[in-house]
Parts: sequence; structure tokens; C-alpha cells
Amino acid sequence: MSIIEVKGVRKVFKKPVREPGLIGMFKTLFSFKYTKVEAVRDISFSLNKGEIVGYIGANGAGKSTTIKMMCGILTPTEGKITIDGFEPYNPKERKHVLNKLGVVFGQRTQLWWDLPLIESLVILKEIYDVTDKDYQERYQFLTKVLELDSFINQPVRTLSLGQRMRADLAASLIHNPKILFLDEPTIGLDVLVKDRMIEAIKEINQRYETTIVLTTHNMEDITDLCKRVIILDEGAILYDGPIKSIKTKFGDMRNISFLSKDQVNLEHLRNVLGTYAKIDEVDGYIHLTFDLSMISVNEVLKTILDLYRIEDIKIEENSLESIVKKIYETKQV
Ligand SMILES: Nc1ncnc2c1ncn2[C@@H]1O[C@H](COP(=O)(O)OP(=O)(O)OP(=O)(O)O)[C@@H](O)[C@H]1O
Repeated sequence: MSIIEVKGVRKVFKKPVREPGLIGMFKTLFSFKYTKVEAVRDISFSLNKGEIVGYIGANGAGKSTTIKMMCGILTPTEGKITIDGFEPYNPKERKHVLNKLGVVFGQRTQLWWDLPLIESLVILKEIYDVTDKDYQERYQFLTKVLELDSFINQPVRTLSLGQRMRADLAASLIHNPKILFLDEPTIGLDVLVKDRMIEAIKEINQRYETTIVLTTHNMEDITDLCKRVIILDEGAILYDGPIKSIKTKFGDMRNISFLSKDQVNLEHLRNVLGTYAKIDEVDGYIHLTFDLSMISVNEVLKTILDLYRIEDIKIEENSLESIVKKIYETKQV
């Protein structure tokens, strides 16, 4: 059953036309001239309970605008959004939506800066009217999966970035929201803390069946967490479906990079493999990119090993990162 419904949503911003210079700045203040920015154009999708979806797109694609409309901070110019049946931006329905949402913005904290983390959690318990029993259960679970114990009594301003992000995630979940919006939840985190964060998000999703909308430019997070991805471009949806299918659509590509003890004659290698593989040389390493439907890894390896004595070799799948880069460039899936 779908918990979020977005139907034919459009958002147009009016921006005052600014004239150059200081006088222009004053004129702008009293001017009635506007241009229109269509941040979101006719988008529709629905999310089921417990789904984790990656909501991605280049800078300015319209991600934040959609999330703000789903949270009720902005009202769509056209179309309709429902969260568990209620419109978040409708003043009469808003109160039914707020306690269903949790939000984490990687760049900003929502915690009280000077208070110890534990105090913030208690305040949130009161604000959201969480029962003692529920609070205890969530507190135990969240302190464990997010490893909050060692800094729970410290004021938030003294926390490291990794600690603060975990604290923010815990705070957004104290009222057990049905939906969690995560905006760049791992930005700036070291590999270990990032992995902990990803694992915690998975555990939270499994335990509480939380529906998660993840906005990020980090494709590793998307691959680690999401089966489904929605790709936005200039306010419209370019792709909505399983990550697996984009990979198939773009060809099942592999990259082989190798360092040879022998001189590699690129012309010769191109003559042997050229129609099947793209061949480049960077810093002494030869990089081959090829489509598995054209030639197998085995065949490519055999060719290389027959021709050269190999010092180092690496085989990689084409990353989601490179696929998405191509989609942003070509604006096509
Ligand atoms: N309040 C506003 N007034 C005018 N234009 C706006 C406003 N908010 C967003 N926009 C414009 O709408 C478009 C979409 O912006 P949005 O912030 O939704 O993009 P985004 O996909 O979240 O980008 P990023 O990855 O950079 O955060 C941009 O062109 C932006 O300049």
C-alpha cells in the first residue's frame, strides 16, 4: 500500500527581476517585475510502506523543492501530494502529517546546540508526546545501532561531525516517524562512520518498516541502501525504477585496468580488441571498457595475458556513478 502519493505536481517560483548596481538593488525592492522558475514540472510517483528510494538529480534538478512540498514547507502550484492520506501543506491536515515525518539534513543540525544530546532527545519525546514505554524502547535501540553512549551527555556543539550526524538521525526517529527524509546523511563522514550510518539506516528500516527517501550525490549510498531510484532532471522525472534495470539498459559494462611489464602497443591492442573495447592509457595503466554482451571477461583476459606479462590487474563493474553521470550528460535513460 502506498504511503506517499505525488500526482501531477508542479512548482513554479516567482523571482523578482534584479537590475544591476546599487540603484538596481533598491529598484528591485519596489519592483513588480518577476520571472518564473519552474523548479518541478508535472511529476508523479508513489512510495510503498517500508520502501527505501534514492531521489537523485544534478544540482538544481528540483529535489529539495519536492522534499519541501512533501514536508509541507512549500505548496505545489499544481497537483497533489498525500502522506498517509493527508495533504502536508494543507493547514487543516498538516497536524496529521507532522508526527509521521522525520527529517535529517546532513548540512544542518536540528538539535539544540548548547544542550547535551540526551536532553534534546527528552525534549523531543515531550514535543511529540511519546509514551515512556515507546521512548525507552527506541532509546535503547537507537543508542545501540548508532553507538551514542560515549557522547550522549555532551552538548551538541562539542560533537564531531560523525557523532552529530548520528545524533541527528536518532533525534529524527524518537517519535517513530513512518517516513524519513534523509538529505546527504553521510556527507563528510569517514569510511567507518559512514558504514555504521548506512548499517543503522538499514536496521531502522527493517525494524520499524520506515519508508525512506534518500537524497544524495553519493552513488555508493544509493547502491548500498536502495533498490529503487528516481532520477530527476530539470524538474522532471527521467527514470523511476530498479537500479538493476538502469544498469542493464546502459549495457552490462566491465572495466579492466592493467599494468604491463612489456611495452604496450596501443595500436596493436586496438586492432585486436578495438571493436569490442574502449582503450585508454593513464599513468602507465591501460584501461579497457567493454560490454559483456559483446565480449566476455575471459576472452579479454586471455587476449591480454597472451600478449603481455602482467604486473597488476583490476576488474571492475561499471559503477552507478558513471552511469548516472552519463544520464545527467545525455539527459536520457
Ligand atoms: N525559493 C526559491 N525561489 C526561486 N527559485 C528557487 C527557490 N527554491 C529553489 N529554486 C530554484 O528551483 C530549482 C530547483 O532547486 P532545488 O533546490 O529543488 O534543486 P536540488 O535538486 O535540490 O539541487 P541541489 O542538489 O543543488 O540541492 C533551481 O533552479 C533553484 O534555483
